[in-house]
Amino acid sequence: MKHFTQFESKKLADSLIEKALAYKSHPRMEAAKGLGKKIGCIFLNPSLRTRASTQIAALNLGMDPIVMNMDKEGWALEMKEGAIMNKGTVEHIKDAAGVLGSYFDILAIRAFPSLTNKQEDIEDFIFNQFIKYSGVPVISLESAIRHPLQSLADMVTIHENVGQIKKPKVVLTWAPHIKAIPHAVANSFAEWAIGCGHDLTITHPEGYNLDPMFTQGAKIELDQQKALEGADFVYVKNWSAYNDYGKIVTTDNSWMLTEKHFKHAKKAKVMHCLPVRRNIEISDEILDGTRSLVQEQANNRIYAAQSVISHILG
Ligand SMILES: NCCC[C@H](NC(=O)CCC(=O)O)C(=O)O
Ligand SMILES: NC(=O)OP(=O)(O)O
Repeated sequence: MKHFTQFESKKLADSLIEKALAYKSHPRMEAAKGLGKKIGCIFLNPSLRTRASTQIAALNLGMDPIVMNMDKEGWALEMKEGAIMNKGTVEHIKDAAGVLGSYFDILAIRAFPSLTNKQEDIEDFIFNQFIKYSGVPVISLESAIRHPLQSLADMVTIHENVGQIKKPKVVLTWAPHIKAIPHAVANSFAEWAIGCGHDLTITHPEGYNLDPMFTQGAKIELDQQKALEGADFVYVKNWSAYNDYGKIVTTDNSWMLTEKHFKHAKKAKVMHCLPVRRNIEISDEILDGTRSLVQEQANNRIYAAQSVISHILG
């Protein structure tokens, strides 16, 4: 693994999960591994968890993290090859990424989708420009189509909570939202849950199917109540339409997860990557109750990132 951008294999996922759990028990057990090395965390979009947990992970390994909020503090980047730069953009991605590559041993990038240019988003164009021009290992901090550090933390969280269940029933359910939201978290969760061998059901209202590239191997059930029957883990997430790209095609508030939804899944645990819109996506009673794993997931982000950085350090 040179870059960390997506699920690669069950073998690699298992070893990353195992290492994450080891770091969780002993966060400073390899406190000198990254001494003298620098990781640049480049944000083109807001973040709380990814921003903090990735820095803590690097510090636990002795690395120096430097965070740049390029969307707010950097020069406006030009992405188009051959552009005549006589408008708002100041610096070409190939110049900026080349410089960053010369400053850092590892780059970590957050670049959300436009949700308007489908082709560019599904090619993960901006994220891949950093890979192309920086020349150093790149870690995804959430790209247009994937959020692998989140998914790794989610797999760690399932591993810790699965108990004796051999093949847990995992349900990824769409939830309402007030605005158009990316597909990255849902795509990645599906990719990792299937890759790790879980029994995945995806449920969403008509019109919200995800890119089939990520859902092959999952059951698709448009009746949310049926999908939730017998669930061990319920992962809640909003996403905008993929076919009618980036649009909100319906807002059915009955999809908000409440205690009523668990009649036939009494023991199910609830997951969400955060930030969550309370009482829009999930009710307070669920988030503040014993089903919720959201704080554990967020905590595991540190050790997922530490495991990945450590793997790239070699
Ligand atoms: N990194 C975790 C999720 C980031 C993003 N959420 C958001 O944009 C929420 C925005 C809001 O609630 O206004 C998403 O779902 O992909
Ligand atoms: N879950 C997650 O990635 O959170 P942030 O967007 O706050 O980093």
